[in-house]
Amino acid sequence: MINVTDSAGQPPALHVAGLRFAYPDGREALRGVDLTLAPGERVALLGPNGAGKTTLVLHLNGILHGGGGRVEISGLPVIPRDRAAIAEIRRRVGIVFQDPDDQLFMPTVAEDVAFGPANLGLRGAELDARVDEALAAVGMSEHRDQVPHHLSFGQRRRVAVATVLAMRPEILVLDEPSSNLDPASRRELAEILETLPVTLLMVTHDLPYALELCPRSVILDAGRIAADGETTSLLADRDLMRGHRLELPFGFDPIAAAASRHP
Ligand SMILES: Nc1ncnc2c1ncn2[C@@H]1O[C@H](COP(=O)(O)OP(=O)(O)OP(=O)(O)O)[C@@H](O)[C@H]1O
Repeated sequence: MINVTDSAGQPPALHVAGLRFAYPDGREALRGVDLTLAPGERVALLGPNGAGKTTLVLHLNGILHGGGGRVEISGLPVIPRDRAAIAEIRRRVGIVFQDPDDQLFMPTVAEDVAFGPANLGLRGAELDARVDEALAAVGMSEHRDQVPHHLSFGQRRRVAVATVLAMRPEILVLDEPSSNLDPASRRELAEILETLPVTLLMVTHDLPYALELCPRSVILDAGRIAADGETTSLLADRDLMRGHRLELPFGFDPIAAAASRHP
């Protein structure tokens, strides 16, 4: 046990220490990553293609492991050989993958959202309440009996978020949540994500979206944390951004955008 706590004695929502990982072909994807998230924080994980972002995310619930270092979720170590611990970790860490169709496979929206909690043993009214709560959180209650694949892409992404929320995770990890969304769907999803009572880690190449949602950002490059700080300051540092192949949209001014959001 690492025993990292805040002043109130509460463990961090996420604590990663010295995490290393190489794929079987020998490619080193993580070279000693340290990252701590406080409960309720919203943090963007930025970095160029191939930086190791997905590899890091796949360590948070034990899908990848074995390279060295430690991961703890609210003080509980992620130990892949301990099946009971991994079941609890997978309940605590909900990952929404980039393609919603990877997470939707049941005949109706409600059945997709019920799938996870039903696997936890929930039944009847308790299960229905979970489904209602998760669909309401993403504004999709009226679509509960629809076939997921008849929904728009933006609606399918929201249902994918609901399938994870139905597990009442402590940490919600989102891989490129704004990709392929039109401006209205993008804004609606941001409004939903902002109100969720979870710790949020968002992997994104959409820097304005990171600024909109996440007060803090972390830049991962070549398997190492290259910067960790206030999103506005990181995005405003042109040399830092250029040095890690991160590009703001033409004419986008992070300081002005942050000021207009929080005047
Ligand atoms: N299954 C795999 N086998 C071998 N190497 C891999 C595998 N998956 C990823 N890698 C390599 O590990 C490194 C990190 O990849 P990863 O997918 O974690 O990066 P990423 O930051 O998520 O990139 P992107 O922004 O493109 O999604 C890259 O060099 C990649 O080529």
